[in-house]
Amino acid sequence: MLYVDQLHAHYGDSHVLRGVSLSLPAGVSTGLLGRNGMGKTTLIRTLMGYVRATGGSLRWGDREVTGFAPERIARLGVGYVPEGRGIFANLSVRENLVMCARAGVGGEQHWSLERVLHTFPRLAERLRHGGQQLSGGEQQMLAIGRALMTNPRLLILDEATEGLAPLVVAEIWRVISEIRATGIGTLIVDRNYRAVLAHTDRAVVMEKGRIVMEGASAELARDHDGLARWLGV
Ligand SMILES: Nc1ncnc2c1ncn2[C@@H]1O[C@H](COP(=O)(O)OP(=O)(O)OP(=O)(O)O)[C@@H](O)[C@H]1O
Repeated sequence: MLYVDQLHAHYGDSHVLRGVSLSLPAGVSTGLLGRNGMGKTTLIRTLMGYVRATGGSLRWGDREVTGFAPERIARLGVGYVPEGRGIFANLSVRENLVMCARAGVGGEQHWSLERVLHTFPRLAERLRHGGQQLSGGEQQMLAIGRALMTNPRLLILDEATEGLAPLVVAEIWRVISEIRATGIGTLIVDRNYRAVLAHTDRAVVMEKGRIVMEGASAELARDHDGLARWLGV
């Protein structure tokens, strides 16, 4: 589905992505691990078109999509839940969900408002609440629900559990499992590497803008030396 070949990105003189190659095939769940500041969010923002690639290419199926603006990337069928959530605080839960609704690229309408509310019962209870009245966990659920309303083929989650209470974190992982089971491909960044490896098919580890480890998540979970070396765990 989305193929990244030798991607480079800079912030001014700072060379942050240094030749990242990554395949995100349809229906596959991929974990993206790495210590703070290694370039995970920058990789995601470059895939989404928010950061300009200074080298390398992006391909969606057979189509070259390097340099596409975020709106065009989203319309290919990529849902993005950014770090910090980014919901509309002045709109109600319902409005946040409905304003993003659209059929998938192939006309799929799997994720209706009803289905999203079924997946997130807490949102169903707070449909008329404003975004600013929600707890952190509810805001995160709303951000994920909103991305699902676009019927994506690939869903990118950046630090979806950050700062949330353990019960809410468990709820978010439950939903991630449910999304995975529907066959949507995912790219997941989370500080809890164990949870990432338990909820993904494959994973990659970034170090200073490069991928230094990759493989089946179950195998990476057993590679204690590699994890100690690259994640410091
Ligand atoms: N807007 C920016 N301008 C300049 N430098 C930036 C910017 N955003 C990130 N950086 C730098 O780029 C590098 C990679 O940051 P990035 O946020 O991609 O890492 P990360 O792996 O996602 O880390 P974290 O888990 O802390 O978010 C870091 O050195 C960071 O300081």
